Amino acid sequence: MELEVDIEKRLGAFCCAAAFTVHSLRCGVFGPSGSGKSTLMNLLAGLVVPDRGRIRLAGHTLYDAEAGINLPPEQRRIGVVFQHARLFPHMNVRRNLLYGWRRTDPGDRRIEPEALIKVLNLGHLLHRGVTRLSGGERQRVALGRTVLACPRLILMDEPLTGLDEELKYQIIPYLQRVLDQFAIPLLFISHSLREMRLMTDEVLVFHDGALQAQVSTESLARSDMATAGGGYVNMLHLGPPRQVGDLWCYPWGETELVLTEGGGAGDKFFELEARDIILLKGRLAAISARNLLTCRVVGLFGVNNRVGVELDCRGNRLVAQIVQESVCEMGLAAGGEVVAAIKASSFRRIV
Ligand SMILES: Nc1ncnc2c1ncn2[C@@H]1O[C@H](COP(=O)(O)OP(=O)(O)OP(=O)(O)O)[C@@H](O)[C@H]1O
Repeated sequence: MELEVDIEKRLGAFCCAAAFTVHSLRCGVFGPSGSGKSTLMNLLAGLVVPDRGRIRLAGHTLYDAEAGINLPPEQRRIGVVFQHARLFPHMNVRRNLLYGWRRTDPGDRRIEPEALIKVLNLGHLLHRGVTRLSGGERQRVALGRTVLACPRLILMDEPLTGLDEELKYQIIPYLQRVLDQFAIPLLFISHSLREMRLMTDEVLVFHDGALQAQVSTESLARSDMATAGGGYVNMLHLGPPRQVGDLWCYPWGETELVLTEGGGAGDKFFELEARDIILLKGRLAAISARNLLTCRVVGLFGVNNRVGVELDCRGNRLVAQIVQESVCEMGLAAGGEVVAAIKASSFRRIV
């Protein structure tokens, strides 16, 4: 996306001021409650008028105080997905989905309804009334309706908050597939670091109405985990596994990971705590850990009084967390080679 923002808005005692440019396709807006995330979204969507500044999206000026430009929400081509799916109750799934598409200029219709319906797995529900859908199905319809209006940008304001944990992580793969397949830029608001890591590459960090930092999601995760008690957590996106006895082998770049958890169709997301990775130099005669990965040390960084060791495992990244004493004893430094030993049971499935 190409989103250029330089705006200011005062709401009572609160002032939201932000100047930034976003190039990445998936950007997050992160910050504590009351930091101005929703205000920013309302300003971008045209629901609240800034006091000054300008907003440009994909080369189009949406707002420019000096030039007297202020496009109304319906002309901004920004789709908004809210926390609760706001569907038209008197229309069935198909009519809800096609609502925005029918109102979109035929020249701007980049997405075929049939392709999207397939990605969202809604084909069997098209004729059903939306009052007879589950929470997850309603969210998929709401997402589909927004996408079919072919927006230049989708804003999601805490779209997963309020869903139970299981439902939340069922929806994430659909969101990712839709955004990837149709290359739609996303601005994703959340105060969950885990959701940020699943959904974004870059993050705008807000505090007290002001933009505090614009950083990669990975560096946000590292700085957050450096101060939190638990330490660094690796997040792995793994493809369909094959079963070998009681264990499951997942392709992982040029190699495989062996896990105790498996089954079911589709891709899965797992968390692996960095402190559960043991680093070795040289081979042992035997070890119970099922994963022995030869890695190159990319770098070292501080995590909560421990050392994060960033590893390159044949093109895949992992972070192990060890104590400083081990770093010295093993002579760990960037460029060195180590073996990472991981138990098959150390991976925790989240999606
Ligand atoms: N119309 C308004 N008039 C006065 N103050 C407002 C108005 N709208 C929002 N605020 C204040 O602006 C601040 C930012 O609110 P906003 O909803 O943008 O925060 P947020 O980061 O989205 O919070 P949350 O994570 O809780 O949704 C809050 O202190 C809020 O009370």
